[in-house]
Amino acid sequence: MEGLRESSTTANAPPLHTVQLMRRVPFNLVFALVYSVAILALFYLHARNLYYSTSLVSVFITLSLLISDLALAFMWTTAQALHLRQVRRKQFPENLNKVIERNDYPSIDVFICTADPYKEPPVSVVNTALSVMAYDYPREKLSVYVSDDGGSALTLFAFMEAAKFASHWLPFCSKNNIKERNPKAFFESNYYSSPETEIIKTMYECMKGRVENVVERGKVEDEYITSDKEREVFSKWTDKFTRQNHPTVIQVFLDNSKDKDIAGHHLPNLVYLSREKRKVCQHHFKAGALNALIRVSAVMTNAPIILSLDCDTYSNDPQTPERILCYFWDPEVRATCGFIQFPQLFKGLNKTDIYAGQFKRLFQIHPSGFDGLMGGNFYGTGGFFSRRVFFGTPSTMLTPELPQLNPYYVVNKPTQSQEILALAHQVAGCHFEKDTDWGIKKGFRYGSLVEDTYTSYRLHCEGWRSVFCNPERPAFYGEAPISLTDVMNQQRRWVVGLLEMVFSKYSPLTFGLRHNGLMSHGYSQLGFWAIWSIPITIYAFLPQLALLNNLSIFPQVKSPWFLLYAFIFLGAYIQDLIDFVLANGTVHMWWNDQRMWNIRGLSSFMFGFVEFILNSLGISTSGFNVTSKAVDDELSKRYEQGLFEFGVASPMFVPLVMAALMNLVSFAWGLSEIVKGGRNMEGLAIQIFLSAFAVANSWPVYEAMVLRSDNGKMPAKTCVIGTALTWVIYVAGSFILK
Ligand SMILES: O=c1ccn([C@@H]2O[C@H](COP(=O)(O)OP(=O)(O)O[C@H]3O[C@H](CO)[C@@H](O)[C@H](O)[C@H]3O)[C@@H](O)[C@H]2O)c(=O)[nH]1
Ligand SMILES: [Mn+2]
Repeated sequence: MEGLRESSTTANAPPLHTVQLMRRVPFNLVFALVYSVAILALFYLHARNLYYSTSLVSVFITLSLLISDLALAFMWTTAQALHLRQVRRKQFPENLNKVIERNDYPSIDVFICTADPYKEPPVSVVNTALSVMAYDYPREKLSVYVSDDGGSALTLFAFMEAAKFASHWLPFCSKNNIKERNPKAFFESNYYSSPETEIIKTMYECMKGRVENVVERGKVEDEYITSDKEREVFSKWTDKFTRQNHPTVIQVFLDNSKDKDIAGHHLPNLVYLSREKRKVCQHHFKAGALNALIRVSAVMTNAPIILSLDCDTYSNDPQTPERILCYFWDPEVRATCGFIQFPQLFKGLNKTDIYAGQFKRLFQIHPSGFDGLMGGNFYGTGGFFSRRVFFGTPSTMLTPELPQLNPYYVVNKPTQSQEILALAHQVAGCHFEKDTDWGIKKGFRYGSLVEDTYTSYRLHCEGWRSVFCNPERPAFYGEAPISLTDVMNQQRRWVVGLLEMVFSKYSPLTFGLRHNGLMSHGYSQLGFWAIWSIPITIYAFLPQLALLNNLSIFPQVKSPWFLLYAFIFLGAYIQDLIDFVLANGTVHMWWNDQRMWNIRGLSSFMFGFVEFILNSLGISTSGFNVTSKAVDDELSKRYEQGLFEFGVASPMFVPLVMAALMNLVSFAWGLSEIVKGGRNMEGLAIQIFLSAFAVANSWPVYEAMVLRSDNGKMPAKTCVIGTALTWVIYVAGSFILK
């Protein structure tokens, strides 16, 4: 099969990796064919209804259903591209020693981004850093760069402490062959307790206490500073230093050429960077931070491999770098492989994952579909890049502004030499990118709030391939938001970013199609998430309003068209369920997942859609609103119990209240008609079913509106506004539909 290599490397060497088409692919194909016939039949029905429409009302209703079904059909079609060549990969790191000596391993630069010490507690960022610093990899080949867009002395202090703790933690991990190298995760696990472990634990607790204390007080008090050298580090935080306006701060906390751990082994480099920020300069959020990291790391270490991590994504497997070498060490793969992405997996989700925070389709199911085409896309964190990918297409390399930024340049001066530090400051400066093609053709691409998806899309268009690597032991774990407001704000940001991608001049519908048809379908499936809000909203209100006015808008139960509707609905839902369960999901999680799909459609997708339109008209602008990773005990408790967290009034809750009420009323009305033996029951069956389905989905909303008294209940204001608006559309609907 073209494009799919059965195995790798030279003929006699043992394989480093394999790839296989999944067994379900032929079934997917057959089902897709049958289903497309059903979709065509449905459009025939709509066209016929439109043609025979006799009144304005029926034209309006048919058109609404037609538009909804067009949106659904479009999303279904694009999704098929991701069902056609789903693959499963395996790696054999155990064969690595037959083709490469440990001494010859390539260097790796790890990037960790953080942006706000209050939303992203520095202790957690430190834990993430420690987990990768402790990789089973030659330490002198490992560098960890932390980018702090919050420009916070608190975060800097945390890393000063981390550097000291690392010299105990790293040898402890390797000596005891520990798998959980994030200290927090380790001490929360079922570890074997020994005097040594208890000492390390006390050290960890001490470090954590100091960092938390500093964060709580909001400043680094003198008592925490132990030397003049340390004091000097903080001297940059003058009164004029603010988050949006400050010079570059670069601090090398550990230097792998000099610093040793308590067992006398090398420690990896640990570098803190807060790039220059000026109000007059655009900083491009995370994409800008990553590009600054690419340049600063180039000047200091220039490793050919880069791992990009969010501050909450810690390593769960110390062997991960060796696993990716199975690809990067394969010459055939290396020539065109731009990056290797691991799935985003999360710790701390509740039992049934009420907010569908796993995003199984996005992070686990679809990537294997992309992977059979050109490769999984980048998800912002847990991606290993070849440095070369940021400098042009596989065949033509773009020359950087300075020779030292060239991905093949060999750094020949010590990291902390004057010259290197001066150059690092220069490339981290906010004017450096002016009149260059950083963000346009080089590095992470600007112009979309989902810099990850957008960048990988552009790289795939350039001809780079990638790999989706999904080993049995998860390589990384991250955190998902646990309050509904956070969930929705995150989703809204994503939708705005995705729309920025699909309406750019590089849209997958135009530019993308010319470069790679099937991949572009996949990217459109992702990029057009927002349009789901159209059918979801129409199906949440229109059939119900019609039902309340005794107006049948779907086929009668006895009509053959009824079967078509049943097939389309059940077919989509059952296929989705099967995909979900095959990806290690449970039925209950799946139910919550489809509920969240509806909730997002009614709310965050819709708000994102509107926000994007307002941005395009120049009425507003969107920023990268960082998701909070701080824990609130009360909130965590409610989340553990599986309760939805509404709490603070938000306009995004209003459509949920409206849909919940509208469907409750229409369902109740439908039931009472059934009891009374109404005449038109056969014609209204689908509408009554839809109402019942929405009522079942709205359970958490009713619960939050009437049954709960805790702080996470639905705010009274939202209930009142939602009820009033439901009443308004009911009256308006009755007026029109009568
Ligand atoms: O100006 C900024 C804003 C954010 N970040 C960092 O970006 C990361 C992701 O931010 P988060 O608030 O956690 O966003 P999520 O929506 O959870 O992140 C997902 O979506 C983002 C795109 O919207 C990707 O960048 C992320 O990698 C991906 O995990 C965090 O480490 C932040 O510190 C910055 O460095 N600078
Ligand atoms: Mn995140």
